[in-house]
Amino acid sequence: MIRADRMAAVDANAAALGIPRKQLMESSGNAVARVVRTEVDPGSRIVLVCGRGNNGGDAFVAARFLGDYDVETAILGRPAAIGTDIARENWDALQEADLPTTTITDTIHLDGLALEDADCIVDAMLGTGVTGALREPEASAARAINATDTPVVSVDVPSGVDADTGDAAGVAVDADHVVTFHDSKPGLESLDIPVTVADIGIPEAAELFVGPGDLRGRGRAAESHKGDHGELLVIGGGPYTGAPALSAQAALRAGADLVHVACPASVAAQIQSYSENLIVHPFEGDRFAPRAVDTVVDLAAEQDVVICGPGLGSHDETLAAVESFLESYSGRAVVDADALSVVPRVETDATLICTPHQGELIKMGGETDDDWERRAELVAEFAAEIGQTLLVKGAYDVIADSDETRISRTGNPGMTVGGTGDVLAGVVGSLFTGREPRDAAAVGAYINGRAGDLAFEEAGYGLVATDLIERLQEAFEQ
Ligand SMILES: NC(=O)C1=CN([C@@H]2O[C@H](COP(=O)(O)OP(=O)(O)OC[C@H]3O[C@@H](n4cnc5c(N)ncnc54)[C@H](O)[C@@H]3O)[C@@H](O)[C@H]2O)[C@H](O)CC1
Ligand SMILES: [K+]
Repeated sequence: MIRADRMAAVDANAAALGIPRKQLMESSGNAVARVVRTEVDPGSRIVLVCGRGNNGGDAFVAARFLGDYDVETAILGRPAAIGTDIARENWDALQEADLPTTTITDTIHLDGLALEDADCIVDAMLGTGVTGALREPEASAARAINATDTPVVSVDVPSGVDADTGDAAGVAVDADHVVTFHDSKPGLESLDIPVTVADIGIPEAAELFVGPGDLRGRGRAAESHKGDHGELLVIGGGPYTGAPALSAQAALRAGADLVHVACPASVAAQIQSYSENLIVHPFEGDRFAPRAVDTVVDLAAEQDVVICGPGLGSHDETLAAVESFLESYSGRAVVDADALSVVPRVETDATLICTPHQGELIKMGGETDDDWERRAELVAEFAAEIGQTLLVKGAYDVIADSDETRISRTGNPGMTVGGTGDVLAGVVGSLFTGREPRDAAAVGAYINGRAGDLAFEEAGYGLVATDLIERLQEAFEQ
């Protein structure tokens, strides 16, 4: 089962793996033709009613695989309005091949298709690209199709139906059979008609490995204003001061609008000295301790996401403070470094992303393995056990929650230098302000690794954590 936005991401990941969309369309069209063959015999009259997007494109391909049928390919609207290059190329191929096509620019031309005399209709007007109720001429075409008792094969989803919900905002095609691609769609389950799920050659890697498709949805809304792209609080510092500053600066570079740092008064000036962009909130003492928890809980309540851990150290009273904080906090938090050991034993309503390296995973009570596939299984089991999202750093980063697992393959051995984990926590925290936990962790791992790869290109094994921060924006652009 796959939702439309995830399908689009997988589609883009497949392209990045070297399987271009046009190849996927060829496989989709072939699958449509195969289903038509199960419905009607060669020589039968098939009318393909096509839209101007890739759903129509699938049918332009199918027409080439039905040469032994009497096929008519009808496009609704002007071919010049075809919206994608791969659909247009397949339309053009039909013209070059002198295969019969018709252009329907007005609903009165629909009668000319004699749909009631066809032996099979292929509904390729709209698939996952539908927005709202069908407009003209698709609405009239849907009614004309429904008015016949000709068998209808719908491409990907009956036109007018929302692939995720199965609902239709307006008129929708009554399909007798749906051919959908790669995986079933949630909205198809509720329709009581046969659904063929066609494999179109998208490898599992396009879903398992984080890729460019996973970066979608990061666009900034034009009317956004300060604070729309996330406010975060880093709870860190004490024995160490670099770590919280790295996490905070990374969060800013990854797109957060405002980043606060709650830290012991003893290191506040030092942390502020790293960047004037950090809003530092000192609490008394030289380490995070239970007496500072109430102040920090109040600060955290005003933020979208908390990053708890960088540089806190592992003193007993600090871990007690972390435990007490998590017991009182019910928002979103990234937990990193020494604070991680608290997570398996704390009762919390917070939604956590834990970012251990493999040693910290063991300290948390988890298990690891050098073989990444075995490690992925172990991490998924532990994530389900603790009921939180895990991002376990390694040559292959493993991201898992109780539902799904992702692997990020970016990054390089130069990144074992100190501080890259703090940068990762900041990147994940920034993404967590606008994404679900697994997605924030997967994209964060991917981007951090890409920044590390860009840094490695220039500095080799001499790369340092701040090199990653400087390359985060470029890493998003890749
Ligand atoms: N994702 C994959 O792996 C593959 C998907 N394939 C096929 O591609 C379509 C999705 O194509 P897309 O171009 O994104 O959108 P559509 O063709 O579904 O529709 C866009 C088209 O429709 C117009 N439109 C939108 N809403 C309405 C409306 N309410 N009324 C009228 N017209 C509307 C819009 O203007 C565009 O022109 C997917 O379903 C698959 O069939 C690939 O071919 C194979 C791999
Ligand atoms: K369709």
